[in-house]
Amino acid sequence: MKVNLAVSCLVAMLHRHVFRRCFAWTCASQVQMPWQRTIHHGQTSLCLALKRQVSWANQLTSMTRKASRLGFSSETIHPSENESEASIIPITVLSGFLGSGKTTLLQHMLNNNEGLKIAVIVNDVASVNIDSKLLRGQSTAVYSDNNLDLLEDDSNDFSYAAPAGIVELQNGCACCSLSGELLTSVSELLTLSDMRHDDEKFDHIVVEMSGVAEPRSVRNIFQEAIMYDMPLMERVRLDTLVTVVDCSTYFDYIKSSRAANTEESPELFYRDRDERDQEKGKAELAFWMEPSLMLSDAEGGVCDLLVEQTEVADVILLNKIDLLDGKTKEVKEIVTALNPRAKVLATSFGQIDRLGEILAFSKGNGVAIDGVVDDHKDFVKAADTEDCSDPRCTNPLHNHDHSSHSHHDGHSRSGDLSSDCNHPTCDDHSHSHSHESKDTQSTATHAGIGSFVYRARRPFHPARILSVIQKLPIVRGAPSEEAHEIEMSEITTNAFQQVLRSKGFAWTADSNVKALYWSHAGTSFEMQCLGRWWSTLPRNQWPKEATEAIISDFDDANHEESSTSTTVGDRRQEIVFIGPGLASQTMQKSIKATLDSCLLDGDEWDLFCSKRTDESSLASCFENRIRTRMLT
Ligand SMILES: Nc1nc2c(ncn2[C@@H]2O[C@H](COP(=O)(O)OP(=O)(O)OP(=O)(O)O)[C@@H](O)[C@H]2O)c(=O)[nH]1
Repeated sequence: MKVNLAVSCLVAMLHRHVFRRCFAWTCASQVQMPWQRTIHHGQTSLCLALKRQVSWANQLTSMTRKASRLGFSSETIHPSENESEASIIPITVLSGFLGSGKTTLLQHMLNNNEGLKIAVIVNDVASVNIDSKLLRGQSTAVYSDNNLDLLEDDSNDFSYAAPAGIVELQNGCACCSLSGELLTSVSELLTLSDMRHDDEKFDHIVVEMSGVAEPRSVRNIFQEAIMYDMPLMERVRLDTLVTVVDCSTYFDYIKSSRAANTEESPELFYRDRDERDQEKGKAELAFWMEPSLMLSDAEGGVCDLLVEQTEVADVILLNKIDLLDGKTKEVKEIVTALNPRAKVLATSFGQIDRLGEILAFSKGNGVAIDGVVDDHKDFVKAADTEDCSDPRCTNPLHNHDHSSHSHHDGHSRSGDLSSDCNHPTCDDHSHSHSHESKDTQSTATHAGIGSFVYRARRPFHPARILSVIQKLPIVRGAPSEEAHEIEMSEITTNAFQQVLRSKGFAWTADSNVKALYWSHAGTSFEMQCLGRWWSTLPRNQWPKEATEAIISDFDDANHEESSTSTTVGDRRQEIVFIGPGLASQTMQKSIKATLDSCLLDGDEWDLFCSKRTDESSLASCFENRIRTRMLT
């Protein structure tokens, strides 16, 4: 077996450099692919996202569930090909902030491999890949350029199980500077697997990302590989995204205002002072240390990264529970509010019960095939189905089962505040029912994390909405100069300060065309431009398969873009707010009322309508100082 492996490795090594060159060339030649030109020419990236969905739908049989949600007809999906499906190697990506316990989890998985052949790719942003060394130290079956000597080394007394194969990606982040290398590494492992006997082939590939990696970018890498018909993607599938959370620091980091860079937070990047001093001298590190390369924008913070890692995951491991004094439920509450789709497991030292809780968990139906629009739709759906305590509410989407006493106003999901009930019809005498005072008291008394969706079909006045954005607990991303002040009560100001995460579609009056995406996480705010509203494009330019999904966002399915139209199509405010106490109707109402006051009033709307076909007029009438970034 060892001889086999050695031969495999040698051949794979020969392929390695050739393949890398070919792949680099392929990537370079794709820089000007038509879809990218489309974006440059003002088309919509939302359109791109949905085009991708169509492309994926035709290539991935497992997309049926998501595809139907997006309006794809079943005819557009090829029937499942079981034989080829069986030979596809599922990939699990482990993300999680620096030091959260990814390597520890991986070690646990290798030690308890249940007979599965697990190959691993380990990414470390530092020039020395410590994690791979840790894993490599357990293995005689190591594949690496400079460690072939280990292959025949019988003298190692290893107390751990070995990864079936290992490739290291170091000195950069696999989601950005080493993105090309990631697929190359997968391909190398595949070559290695192909050269093995049937019973030695890899069953799974696990990628341990660096602590500063953004899972959304990793997902994009694989989705683009599918879009470009890379043959590799017929053999592997990005299946499950796992995020490891360090429970003991999560609260502090998510509320922290610090940036994720080596200057402001050196302790996040270096294990000790020596390492920091050593790395500092190396010129090449300046490349990955650039915050703009590590995060999607130069203004990114630790909280953005943590929120993204939490949101884009099928499984979230609440690790290091041994360091918490029974506060696991609070962390779970916040994590569940940020990602209602994920399965949440509590672990200590990454000790999961079964590998099936992580490996191939999503069976091709997880967040790996989603895009930013799907992410948003899932959140809106989750917020819409929140348990509702309003006795007059007739929204059929809401859960009105008071008997569960789970999430409704005044009840903490953690159960810590189970005696504080402000449900007006509750007759449980064990509950405190000082309803009036509860909502008007400090919001800090509401430990429960709540979420709700703000919706409107009129544009925001840019100056007024800026003054509201400035009330969020943010320190970066919005202009700090004084905006038009709007009146706000103390309760409302407090309510905005409680918002931990807000995101969704936004429409500002400086444009009748631009579809904006509002994204606030912890202390950072960003407004991104998704592209055009679908309404602005003739229907024959819409992807046919996505028509139903697009129309579902219209205020009127028969909307026309005429100057006399009273409907607005898919232009809308659809923003999800998440934060402690936001299950409270009072909190929600005060936020809603304030946002309503930022919408154009009657006269402003008339002015907007008179100029709506002239973008430059709108931009000068309704000056917008909120910087927007093109979402690519
Ligand atoms: N107390 C405690 N310590 C843990 C737990 N899991 C991991 N650790 C420790 O936390 C430290 C970091 O763990 P790693 O597994 O290296 O974390 P990582 O996410 O791979 O770190 P990076 O590669 O730097 O991002 C190590 O000292 C682990 O022993 C846990 O559940 N409880």
